[in-house]
Amino acid sequence: MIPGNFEYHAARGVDEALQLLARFGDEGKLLAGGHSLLPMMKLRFAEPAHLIDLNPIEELRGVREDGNDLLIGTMTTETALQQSDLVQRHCPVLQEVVALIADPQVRNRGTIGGDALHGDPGNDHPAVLMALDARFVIRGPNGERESPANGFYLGPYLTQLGDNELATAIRIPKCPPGQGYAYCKMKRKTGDYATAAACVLLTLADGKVQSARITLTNVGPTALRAEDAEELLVGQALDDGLIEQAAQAAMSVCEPAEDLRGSPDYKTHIAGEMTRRAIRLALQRARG
Ligand SMILES: Cc1cc2nc3c(=O)[nH]c(=O)nc-3n(C[C@H](O)[C@H](O)[C@H](O)COP(=O)(O)OP(=O)(O)OC[C@H]3O[C@@H](n4cnc5c(N)ncnc54)[C@H](O)[C@@H]3O)c2cc1C
Repeated sequence: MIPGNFEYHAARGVDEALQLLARFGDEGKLLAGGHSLLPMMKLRFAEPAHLIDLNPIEELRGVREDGNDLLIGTMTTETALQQSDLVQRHCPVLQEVVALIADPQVRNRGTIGGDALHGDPGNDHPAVLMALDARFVIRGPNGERESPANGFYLGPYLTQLGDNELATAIRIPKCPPGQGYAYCKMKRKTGDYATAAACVLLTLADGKVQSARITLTNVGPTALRAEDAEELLVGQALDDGLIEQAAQAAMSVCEPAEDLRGSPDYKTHIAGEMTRRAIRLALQRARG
């Protein structure tokens, strides 16, 4: 459980971090909170020769408003998100998910960027950012670009982020007033990753569902969006039968792998139950 040898580089700005990435190529790795990267290095699943620490770069931290969006620096810790009035006001589902991630020690160091960019299908932020229509603000040798969270995840630990790029911020449209939200997560114990989890966002008009988003954590090679389940709900007044149909549709997109958390059948079953619970809770909140 001891990592291989590496050289440590404290980046003083985004430009310097990009220069170091370009210089070290495959041998360089960005360091955020270290709570995913360092365990992988201890297990020798990752053996970077150079660690480029983003912690000194203050401009990568914090939450601010930018028109109709929240702009969250990638180095913002989970604890800072929990304590942010802006997040509470404009994106409460983010605080719901953060409270279910790991434990206070991990949340004090772990960052939203590290969690969302790692590409671990067990991490909780990707599904929520997909439901929120978030976009990653990415800097690289060719300047700045934005990449939507939907479509960003290609496979386990594989994303649309290029080797010489880093993400500076996450842009999240402010949630509309009255939007119902829920993140329901089943875990074996506090501090564990999800056996399965579901994020639901919905708005109502005249008692019927106007818009719906349903995404799932840890039941596939990436976070998953259950579009058929969403379509079933839109334009309808929700009842138990419809909620059951949506849960079944969400289960049909699951393709979990067997591991210590259970068999594929069990995890799929749990994803269905998390979807039912999240729809009911989001509906209750949307009704006010
Ligand atoms: C005991 C334990 C329990 C946990 N439980 C959960 C859980 O229930 N749910 C959950 O979601 N997570 C969980 N985690 C993971 C935790 O949330 C990590 O902190 C998180 O996955 C990574 O964030 P980090 O800031 O520590 O990133 P790091 O570990 O430093 O980096 C992770 C990866 O992201 C890359 N990266 C980081 N920042 C950038 C950037 N700005 N641009 C480009 N690439 C970047 C790094 O190069 C690295 O590849 C747990 C971790 C531990 C140790």
